[in-house]
Amino acid sequence: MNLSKLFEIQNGLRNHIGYAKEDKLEKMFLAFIVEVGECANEWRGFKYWSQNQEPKEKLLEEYADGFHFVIDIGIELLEKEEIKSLPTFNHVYPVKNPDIVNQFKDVIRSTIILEMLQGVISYVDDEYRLFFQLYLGLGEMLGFTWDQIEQAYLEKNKENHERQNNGY
Ligand SMILES: O=c1ccn([C@H]2C[C@H](O)[C@@H](COP(=O)(O)OP(=O)(O)OP(=O)(O)O)O2)c(=O)[nH]1
Repeated sequence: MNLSKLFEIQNGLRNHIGYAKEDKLEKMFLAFIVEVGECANEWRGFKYWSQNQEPKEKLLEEYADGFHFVIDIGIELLEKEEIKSLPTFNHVYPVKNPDIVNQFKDVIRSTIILEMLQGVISYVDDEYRLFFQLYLGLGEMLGFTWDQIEQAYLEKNKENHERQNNGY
């Protein structure tokens, strides 16, 4: 599946949720950072105080939650004309640090930079692309293949639609 298809699927969920107030993007950035924290918590590899640093079974699901917001932030930025186009496979590839601890922090740093710069400089396409690529890189570093990520994303997307139908 290509990225355009994923953006299309996410747009379906976006319409289903249907939240359009002005504070949406600022809430979405926080929601994404929370998901990154949940993902790190499932990974456990930074818990130097614990004997158990093995990832827990919900790691991929948490990663997929974050991936929803990565895509959704792109759609939002496009609608607000903060970016000119969404990334495609032609110019997106995973960007990785040597270690996972710093990858998590780079993802968070790039989120904060993206939020700070949107609305201030004309277009944030480069910043959004790097943010996207760092998140893809994180997925690879956590040991997931693109197929696994896509599958987990689609499963959670379906559950998110069901939650909306059930008045979550
Ligand atoms: O505008 C939005 C809002 C939410 N989501 C998705 C992302 C994620 O897959 C889910 C929200 O995360 P989660 O399932 O962790 O929600 P929660 O309400 O924090 O769940 P829980 O109470 O189970 O922790 O909804 C979007 O894609 N776009």
